Amino acid sequence: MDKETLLSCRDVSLGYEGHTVWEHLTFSVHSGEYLCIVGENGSGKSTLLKSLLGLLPPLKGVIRRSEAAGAVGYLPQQTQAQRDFPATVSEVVLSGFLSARGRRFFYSAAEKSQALMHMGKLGILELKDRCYRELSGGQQQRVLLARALCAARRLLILDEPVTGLDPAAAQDLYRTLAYLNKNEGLAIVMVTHDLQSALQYADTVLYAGQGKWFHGTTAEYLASPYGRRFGGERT
Ligand SMILES: Nc1ncnc2c1ncn2[C@@H]1O[C@H](COP(=O)(O)OP(=O)(O)OP(=O)(O)O)[C@@H](O)[C@H]1O
Repeated sequence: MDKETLLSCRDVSLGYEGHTVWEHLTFSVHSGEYLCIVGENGSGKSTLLKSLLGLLPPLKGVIRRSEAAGAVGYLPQQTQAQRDFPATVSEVVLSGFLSARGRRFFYSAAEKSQALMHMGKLGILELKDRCYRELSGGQQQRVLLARALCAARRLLILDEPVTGLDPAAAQDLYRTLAYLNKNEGLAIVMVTHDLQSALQYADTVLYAGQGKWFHGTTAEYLASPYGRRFGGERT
């Protein structure tokens, strides 16, 4: 498999005015990679995602997204207001093309057919005319994933995608992500508190501690002091 670098951080410091959260952070995400970002509450995972998405400039260093990466698909944590969004499933999924649509008034036929294809792939085609806010949490996450797929070329970024889902729905979502990663070659960067599943599916782990971090393969993480402590409940 082609292992192009899609995203890289080189000696990056991240944080807010007067408050550095990450220091000397260096890691890359390659095509087809599945990276999980794990760590305690307040350790900086969301800060990192904001910076990877270009919403928060680094305090120091450079974050590069390669041209090959193209547009990123993003599945954010949902707020209550977003759960109540009064739109149909099709409208929510198609909104993944908003930035590609630019000033065009309508979505193209190709965009509409791609949206249908993504809904089919995620098993939500029969929900396409339903109101988004009337769906279950698991169905809503699939809709948001289909929306992210409309935007994504080669990279999906997900912020705690299984929060609020029951164990069966969470496992379904993980299997779908694994399918997209292995069969469609999408690189995945996922923040999660669900360490068991992260370790089951991830190729690489980025651990955020208070002022410390570790990046390596899943096996390297498990053998590290961070992995032995943080993943202790598995053994
Ligand atoms: N907008 C902000 N301005 C200043 N400090 C912030 C801001 N957002 C977060 N922080 C601080 O940055 C640190 C990291 O927060 P962040 O939300 O990135 O952690 P997290 O690992 O995502 O936490 P959680 O697991 O609870 O979601 C915390 O000390 C937090 O208080």
